[in-house]
Amino acid sequence: MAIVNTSSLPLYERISHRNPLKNAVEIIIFFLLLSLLLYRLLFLMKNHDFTWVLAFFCELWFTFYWLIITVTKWNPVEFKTYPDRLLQRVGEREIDELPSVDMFVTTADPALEPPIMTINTVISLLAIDYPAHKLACYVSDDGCSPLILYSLMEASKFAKLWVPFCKKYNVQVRAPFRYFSDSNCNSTAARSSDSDNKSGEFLQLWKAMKDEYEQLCRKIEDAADQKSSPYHYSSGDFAVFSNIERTNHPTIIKSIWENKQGLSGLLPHLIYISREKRQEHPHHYKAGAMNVLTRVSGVMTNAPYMLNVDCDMFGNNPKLALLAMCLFLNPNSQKEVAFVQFPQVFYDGLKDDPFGNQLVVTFKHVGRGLAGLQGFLYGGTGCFHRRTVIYGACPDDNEAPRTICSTNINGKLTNKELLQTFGDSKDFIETASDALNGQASHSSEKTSICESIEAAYQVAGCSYEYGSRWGSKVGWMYGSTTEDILTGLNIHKRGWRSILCMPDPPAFLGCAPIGGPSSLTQRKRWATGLLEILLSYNCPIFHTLFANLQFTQCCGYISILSWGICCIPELCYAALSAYCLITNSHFLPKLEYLGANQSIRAWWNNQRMGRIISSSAWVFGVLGVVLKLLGISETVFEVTQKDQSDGNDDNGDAGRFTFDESPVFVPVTALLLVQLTALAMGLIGLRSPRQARDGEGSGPLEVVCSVWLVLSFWPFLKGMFRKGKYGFLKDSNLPNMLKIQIQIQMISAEQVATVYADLAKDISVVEFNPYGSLTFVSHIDGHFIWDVDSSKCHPYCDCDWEDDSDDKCYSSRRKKKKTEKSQCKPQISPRRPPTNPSTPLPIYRKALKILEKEISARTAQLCMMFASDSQQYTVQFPLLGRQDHPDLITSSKPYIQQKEVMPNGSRKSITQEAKVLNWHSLNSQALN
Ligand SMILES: O=c1ccn([C@@H]2O[C@H](COP(=O)(O)OP(=O)(O)O[C@H]3O[C@H](CO)[C@@H](O)[C@H](O)[C@H]3O)[C@@H](O)[C@H]2O)c(=O)[nH]1
Ligand SMILES: [Mn+2]
Repeated sequence: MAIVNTSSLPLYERISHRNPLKNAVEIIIFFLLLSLLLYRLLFLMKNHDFTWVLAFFCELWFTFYWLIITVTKWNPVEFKTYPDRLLQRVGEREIDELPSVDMFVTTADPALEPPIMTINTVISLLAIDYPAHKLACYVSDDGCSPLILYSLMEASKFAKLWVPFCKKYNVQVRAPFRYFSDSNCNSTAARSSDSDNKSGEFLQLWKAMKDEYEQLCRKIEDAADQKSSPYHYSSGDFAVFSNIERTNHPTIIKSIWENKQGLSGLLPHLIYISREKRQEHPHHYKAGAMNVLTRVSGVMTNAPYMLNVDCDMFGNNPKLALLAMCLFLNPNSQKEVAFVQFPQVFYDGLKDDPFGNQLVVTFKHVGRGLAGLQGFLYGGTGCFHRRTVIYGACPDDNEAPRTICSTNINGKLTNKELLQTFGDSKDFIETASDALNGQASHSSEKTSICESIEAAYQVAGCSYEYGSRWGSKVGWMYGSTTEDILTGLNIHKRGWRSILCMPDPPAFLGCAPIGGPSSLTQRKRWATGLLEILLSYNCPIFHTLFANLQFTQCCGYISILSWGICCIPELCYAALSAYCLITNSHFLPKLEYLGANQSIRAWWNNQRMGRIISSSAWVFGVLGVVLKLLGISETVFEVTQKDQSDGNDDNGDAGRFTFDESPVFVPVTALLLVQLTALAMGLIGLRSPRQARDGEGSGPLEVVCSVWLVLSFWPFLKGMFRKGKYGFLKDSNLPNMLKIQIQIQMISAEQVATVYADLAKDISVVEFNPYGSLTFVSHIDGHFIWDVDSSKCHPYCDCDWEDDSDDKCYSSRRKKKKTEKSQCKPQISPRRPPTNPSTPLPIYRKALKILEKEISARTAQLCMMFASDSQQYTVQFPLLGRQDHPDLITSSKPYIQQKEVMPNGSRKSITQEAKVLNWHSLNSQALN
């Protein structure tokens, strides 16, 4: 084509998004997957466990599937187009050089596909930025609905106003329903009124257009209501619709508008087609409709390019045809590019894609990956095809005819061959061989639509395809409910390439099914259609072996064609975990820690220490060696301090992290502060502008890493608020943290007190001690200890439990009981001393029941907290005495007793008052 050579600038650029780092990671993942499979095999050699065999086959499939997708995505590519360069080349005078395009819209059911949607699609196509006399729009109506015809007739009247309006004001969204929808009108109005002098006139016209469109909608709504039908079957255009059934009717073709003068400023041709349908003839759904459209357009306008759009996708970017032409009209593309596919993008998509049908990521990653191979798959809508390719031509027909194509379809076919291939229409064969010879018409002036109507009726008949190669070698392929993939595969197998064009704004916008059922129905149809292809002689593997489908492209096809098959391994794998849980078996390897009879907590502690050690001790280790190598200092053997444990060190102190002034703690603390700062900055949005070279900011995974580190460094974080050896703060009275905790505990102690208020008659003293027991006194029965761990009650004894653990005290007390009775006597002699400590006295049984329920958890918490501190704190609660025993009331306020071990081994006791909310009122309540 002349225009191609006039300028040196390319019309499009192929941008590779290949990322070697990502590829390297994928290779690693591949080896990990292989090692998992190997692990299974090795296990299976020893043990022929059924679950493991099943798991092996499922994982084999997952690995295979992962592999073919990874191969497909290996080298992503994007195509950037320059429509302005194309327009520059074409220039005003040479505008006739642009090839003509036949646009097809399919609709099948006026109830499921509202006519207003179809006409919006049609109107948006009629209004694209392309010379109108190079366009023709064919609408196929498989529903054979007079309503669609009527709507189209009305739409064409509206379009005569709308198209000039759009072109004059360079409206961006040319589907009127979208343009006038609330979300759009303001912005478009504002954008178009940039030219101030025009704004008044624009607004006036805008209002007029809106009125017109609303009228159009109303007319169609009224027409849909059959009682007030505006068309009469008895006469005129609609007479043919009288007494017809949807599945049994002759062909109906109406030329709604013909651009007779062939002027670039008028509307493109608009033709309505409802192909013949008879019950005994298969109509092949959309593929059948597309083939009729191909033939009818062949005899009428025979444009070298064909655009096909579903009725639910409107043209959203007025430059869409120019974009496609950029890709077709490059010198290389002439030989290679069979079709240009625009991605399916959906308008008003629900937030966060609840039905997973917006396919954004699929198009971005798998789409670009395929684009780097033979090209993206044909998606059935939003696609420009070369007519010759649809007619079965091969990419190198011009140079070496009859080499690859099994069909051998090119301009050199004999008349007989043409008849056998394309069917029995002289007119069509003529136009087809014109097209194959590269003489497809460049404008519509040659033939008039009306003159070719008779031929059109012939090729739209339902028996026309018998004895021809429509659906098997030429046109849209039959035999799958996903005719688009099958047709595209048939094109790729001949060695053609295709291009995925992803402009901004998107070329087409469609509506995705909303709701579960329609979404799943669509997926079911796709899975069926794709599997039909995979399991037929059209399987891409054969095309790679015996035709020109590239191996990597074949992987891409298989990954999509086997969507349905994935259900088998997925269902099996989904059943495995449940099966194993129920039968108490396993199909996954035991985690190392659990395998070694260690707890999950042990795993966490070890991983946490791993992080801490590597950012503290190892840093200094490396530093020491570096200093030694540099000859600055010598390494020293630091003797590990032996922390003496008395064997029953059960008070929780053992697990606590202790600190000192050593610099070894500095790096972790610094790292922790940095992480905290980063997280805080992320939280309050104080981050710097995007840094990475690919222009992407930080994501949730970075946050996860930071949080993970903060959790690992948790002891340090706690240490920052603690005093003494458990923290970085200077030791003083009570640590703040502890104060807070005590207050919290006190509040729960109020509840204890409430319980006691009920029991006040019998029990007077409650005392928590740091070894996990609760002491209380009854003036009836004496002084008893309730042991939280064993939930048992036993008499309180005199022995010094502060020096020893409770258990030890208890056992030693029992021992002592036999030997030195005087060492272990109840503080207050009980009236009924329990003979067997495990059978509590009735009153304590009652108290215990309530206590266990009410406070066991809290008591445990309290004791744990205290026991985990080297210093001992004892919280004393005031005695809740009765009026008849006033001597038992020793204090009205709770206090904390802090016992500290002095360097010389002696103990110092500090007593502090504890603040308690409402303690007094509670106390007095209890007393009353
Ligand atoms: O007998 C039929 C059936 C359907 N159609 C048309 O085919 C198009 C697609 O049908 P739709 O129900 O919208 O299917 P989707 O699942 O949304 O379509 C996707 O998947 C199909 C293949 O399964 C492709 O053909 C479509 O282009 C692609 O958008 C619509 O315009 C229909 O009017 C017909 O013309 N005749
Ligand atoms: Mn659809």
